[in-house]
Amino acid sequence: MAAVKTSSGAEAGLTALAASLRGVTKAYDNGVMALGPLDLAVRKGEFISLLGPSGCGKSTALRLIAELSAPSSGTVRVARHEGEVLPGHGIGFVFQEPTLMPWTSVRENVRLPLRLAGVAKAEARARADEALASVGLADFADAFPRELSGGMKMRVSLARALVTDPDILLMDEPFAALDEITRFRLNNDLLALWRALGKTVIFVTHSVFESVYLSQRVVVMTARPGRIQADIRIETVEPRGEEFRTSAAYSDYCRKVSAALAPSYSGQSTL
Ligand SMILES: Nc1ncnc2c1ncn2[C@@H]1O[C@H](COP(=O)(O)OP(=O)(O)OP(=O)(O)O)[C@@H](O)[C@H]1O
Repeated sequence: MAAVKTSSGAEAGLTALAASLRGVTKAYDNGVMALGPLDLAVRKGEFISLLGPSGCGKSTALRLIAELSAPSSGTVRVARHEGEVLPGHGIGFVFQEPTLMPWTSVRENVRLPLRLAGVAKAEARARADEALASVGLADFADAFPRELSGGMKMRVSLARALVTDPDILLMDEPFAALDEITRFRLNNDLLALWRALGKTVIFVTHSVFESVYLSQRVVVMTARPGRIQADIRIETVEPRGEEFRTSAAYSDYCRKVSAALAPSYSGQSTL
């Protein structure tokens, strides 16, 4: 029987936790055992990456946290902020594809979650503009998606996720389709936003280098059904920048994370 339980942080004993998964498994209707058992606790304000081989259940884990899907067993708890009533309200989701509506402006794309939540038009417009400014697109509110580069479209997608002021930002390989220079730039901008806004970020990536650069913790998952292979804390001077990316400490962490990932691709394939 599926068991999704959500409650206020205090009630759930999650004062310092943004999300916790205990003994969580997920089997899909077609019999695929995608995940678990998985135990994961994410502290408020933390930036963690989930890293693992294709098909190990990373997106499934995000969908469970976002309550878009229910676990087959175990419990998923997400701390709620005061006054929050709707499931998923405190969560922003950024997907690999920006999935923007091509027929309307950037501002209208960002305003969409507020429209769906019934926020008055003038307030929604002001909040959409504020979110666009936070991702460096203040001058593009009236542009159409076709006028933007891939990196700019991803910024719009990020603004749309931030516009509801969520506590937790779930990011599913958001920069995977971008060229490396754009990706580095967005990495830096995302870190600056994370520092400024204090959100909890759970970031899915296939890139060892990206996970180490961005995260306070890299959670390496096994091949399907995904479990935790290693939970590696990245300790370095903050704020991070190019100095970290080119440092010996960065290389050491990348080596450590790669070593933890090795069993998932050196064994028999489960794809
Ligand atoms: N709706 C679904 N119905 C059936 N099987 C599914 C469904 N969604 C995912 N799966 C299967 O569950 C497993 C885990 O999928 P998931 O997308 O969570 O993995 P992932 O680690 O995010 O993969 P990738 O890194 O390739 O995006 C895969 O074998 C996938 O085929």
